[in-house]
Amino acid sequence: MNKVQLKIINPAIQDYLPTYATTGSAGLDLRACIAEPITLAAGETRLIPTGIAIFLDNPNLAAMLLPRSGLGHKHGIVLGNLVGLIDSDYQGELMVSLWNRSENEFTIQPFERVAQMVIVPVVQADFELVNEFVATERGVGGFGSTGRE
Ligand SMILES: O=c1ccn([C@H]2C[C@H](O)[C@@H](COP(=O)(O)OP(=O)(O)OP(=O)(O)O)O2)c(=O)[nH]1
Repeated sequence: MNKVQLKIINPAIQDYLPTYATTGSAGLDLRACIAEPITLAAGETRLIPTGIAIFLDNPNLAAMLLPRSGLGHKHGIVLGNLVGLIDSDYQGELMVSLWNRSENEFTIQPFERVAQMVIVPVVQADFELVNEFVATERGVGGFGSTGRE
């Protein structure tokens, strides 16, 4: 288990700190730390505070904010940035960009679970500038170049 520091930014979130729901959970649900319901009009995007901050403190880790399947599939509530990427040196409040891509308004209730966060390993590459790459079987072929089968 990796240790990750968690800080409460808004005391209102005290009783709703993120935890893994099951031993096999990949993500932790993040909740809207809001005092009043927020209604997202069709097509609207709003930045929603979570009331917490994390400090990964390790360049080989990052956190990704992803939509929750239920909200996305049933209600069209996904993320305005599609995926939120949290840097290992970021110490500010985790913010969720919520996008209502549906044609109906949707109301977010205080402390509703609005997104999930996955901690992922990261490799920081040491880029070496070259003129030519060593040849490979694929070469520059992409975007279906190997056929459908
Ligand atoms: O959904 C998100 C995405 C980002 N962040 C925070 C953590 C991240 O480390 C920081 C910067 O994010 P990013 O690098 O994606 O933003 P940027 O638009 O490139 O701005 P910056 O110049 O601050 O890097 O904002 C969030 O709280 N939620």
